[in-house]
Amino acid sequence: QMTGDDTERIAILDFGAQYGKIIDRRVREHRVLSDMFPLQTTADEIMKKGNFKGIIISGGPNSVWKEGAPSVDESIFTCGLPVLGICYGFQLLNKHFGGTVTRESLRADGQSDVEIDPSCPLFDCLSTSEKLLLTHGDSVTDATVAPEFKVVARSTAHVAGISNDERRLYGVQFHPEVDLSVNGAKIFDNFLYKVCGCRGDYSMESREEACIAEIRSIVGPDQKVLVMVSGGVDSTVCAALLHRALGADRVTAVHIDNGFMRLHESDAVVESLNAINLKVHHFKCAEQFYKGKVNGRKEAGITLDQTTEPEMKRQIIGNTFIHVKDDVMEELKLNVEHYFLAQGTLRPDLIESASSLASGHADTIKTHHNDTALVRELRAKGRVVEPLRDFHKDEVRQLGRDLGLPEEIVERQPFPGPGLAIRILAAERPYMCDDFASTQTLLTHIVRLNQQPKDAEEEAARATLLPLLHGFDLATVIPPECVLSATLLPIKSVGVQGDSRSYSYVAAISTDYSPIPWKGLEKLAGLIPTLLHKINRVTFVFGGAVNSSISDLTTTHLNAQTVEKVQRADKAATDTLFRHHAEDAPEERHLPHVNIQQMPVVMLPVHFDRVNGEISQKHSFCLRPFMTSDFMTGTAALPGRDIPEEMILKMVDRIQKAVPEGTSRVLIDMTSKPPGTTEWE
Ligand SMILES: Nc1ncnc2c1ncn2[C@@H]1O[C@H](COP(=O)(O)OP(=O)(O)OP(=O)(O)O)[C@@H](O)[C@H]1O
Ligand SMILES: O=c1[nH]c(=O)c2[nH+]cn([C@@H]3O[C@H](COP(=O)(O)O)[C@@H](O)[C@H]3O)c2[nH]1
Ligand SMILES: NC(=O)CC[C@H](N)C(=O)O
Ligand SMILES: [Mg+2]
Repeated sequence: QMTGDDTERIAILDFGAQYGKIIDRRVREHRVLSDMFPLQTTADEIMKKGNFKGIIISGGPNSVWKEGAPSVDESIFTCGLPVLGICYGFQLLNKHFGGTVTRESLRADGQSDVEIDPSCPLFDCLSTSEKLLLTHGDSVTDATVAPEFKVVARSTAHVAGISNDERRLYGVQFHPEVDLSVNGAKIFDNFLYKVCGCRGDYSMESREEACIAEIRSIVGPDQKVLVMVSGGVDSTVCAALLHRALGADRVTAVHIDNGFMRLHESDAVVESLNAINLKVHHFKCAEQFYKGKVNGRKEAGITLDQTTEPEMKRQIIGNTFIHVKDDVMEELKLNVEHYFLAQGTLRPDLIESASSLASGHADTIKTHHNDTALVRELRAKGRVVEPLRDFHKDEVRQLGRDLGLPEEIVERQPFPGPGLAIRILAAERPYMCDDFASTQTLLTHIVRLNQQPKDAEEEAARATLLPLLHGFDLATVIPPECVLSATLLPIKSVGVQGDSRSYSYVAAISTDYSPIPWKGLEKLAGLIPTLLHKINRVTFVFGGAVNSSISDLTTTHLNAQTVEKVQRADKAATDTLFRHHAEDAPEERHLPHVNIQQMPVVMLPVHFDRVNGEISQKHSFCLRPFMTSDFMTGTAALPGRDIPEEMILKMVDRIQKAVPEGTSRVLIDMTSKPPGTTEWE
């Protein structure tokens, strides 16, 4: 990478952001080369390595006000190069120049309207209000901006941008690098060309050629690869690249049915890959996965079908993949010495798993099955080939098209390696901390803000909440006739907030009112996690108001019975999305596809509407129609706007029919990423 030539470059100081590698991608897309450096690198060290024109400081999971929080070397701010601090980087800049950063009662996670000052060179050609992504719990306010800095952007409650034009120092609280920041690319363009004075002399080499060259350089002429294929885009593109680089004779492809695939999925996958001349060996290993264990932890004796903890599930599944791979090699009589393991690992997999390949300081959001301890061991031995590890999903699809793969494979929706295992929330006991009751009470007050207060308690709650809403009136989006109920569910789901993992309560809103006020619910889904920091996901429950609270759960484990149940629900909903459902009329099948990038169907151990004393036995299912381009950020698809409401209602009905014996209610997830993630675990 470091060539010492005079190609202009941007240095990125990596503080462990989820989006650090997206910053690097955006800079390259603007024809400027970028290099990532560890956070404490000095200006001298950077400048010795090439013709650097500017420095970008990334976000990160830490808080600058905490003792021992990571910081930059002072020289970064005094060396004369322009600096753009993003999120944590902005907070560092503000603190360094004498401002302060504090934890405020309002956090922000999601796309927001940010008021900006277009006279700032960073914001040239933008409007005075832009939709940008915020995700932070620590904030700067007017009173805490560093002297000598001007406020150039504001979100509802906080300062969102500061500048010192003379020193060419800029800080933004939002993330211009992600898709949910609508004109974010323009901000990079301004920083690179208007602030740093770049010329744009870098051009992206053909990524296909680079991948092929890399594969050939790792896999010597007398060596071969075993490639793991799931039927998804990434592994199919990976296998196609390997064929091109090494020839079919040196590539053995294996598909593993881990017991958590969709209904009949594995057979369909193998058939479709054989149809494009990718010969695949098919292994059925469900039992081995159900009984898999995690190595080297205190819970070492616990099998997958006994665990309820998402990270444990992920570790066990990932490690079992590697054990199964060893068995497969024995069975196929492949000599381990001559074989490399190839996987379709992408950037987000490594970022979310906090792999050192992606960043040195990121928080583990979720360990992807292809980046567990055993995989890391193999990588350290140099035995793994992952040509797509610097790609995002949209880039893989493009490469797949360049390689001539059929559109139905290139456009296939992703399905996670651990599959339905992370869509069944296993449970033994309800999750109810000391804050459960108070969170439930506040939640109810929030969803009732469109009503007149009924008593002194509601009056008092309103008085505390209203100032935090900065003039927003819920009654403008939810009519006062519509009375909402809100139930705090005693379960946890994984989220990503301020670059950290969260694992918190889920809120469930319901009503007897019709029509369902979707836009208002979307607003509430954005609002609730900013006020109630222990809630990272907001859902709506179909079927009328939920009137009693949920204090116990349906005991649930990963096994053939639960998998079979979620398979039926998943098929009912997915077939409806793709208009393949047996009940769909022929004319409906020709309607255009709905633009949804993924729709997990999640099984919850929650049984609503029980009569007194009845034991909890049923499950509920949550639809998660999701819109994104690179899966690092995204939004929930809103019925009536992004997906036809009647299609969703059909899914609800069909799930109830597909699992008649065990469905309590069907829900829809209204949470964006952040604060939620696409999958629940
Ligand atoms: N059932 C499986 N059998 C064999 N390999 C698998 C299986 N599931 C996942 N893998 C391996 O793990 C990698 C990562 O999985 P991931 O789901 O991210 O990618 P994918 O399945 O290829 O594409 P997509 O994201 O579109 O589903 C795959 O590329 C593949 O190498
Ligand atoms: O191969 C995978 N192995 C995994 O362990 C895994 N976990 C999540 N995903 C998929 O990654 C994308 C982003 O997911 P999240 O928003 O839930 O983090 C979504 O497309 C998820 O389905 C996985 N894929
Ligand atoms: N994304 C970030 O950089 C977040 C910074 C800090 N952890 C916060 O929550 O404010
Ligand atoms: Mg997959």
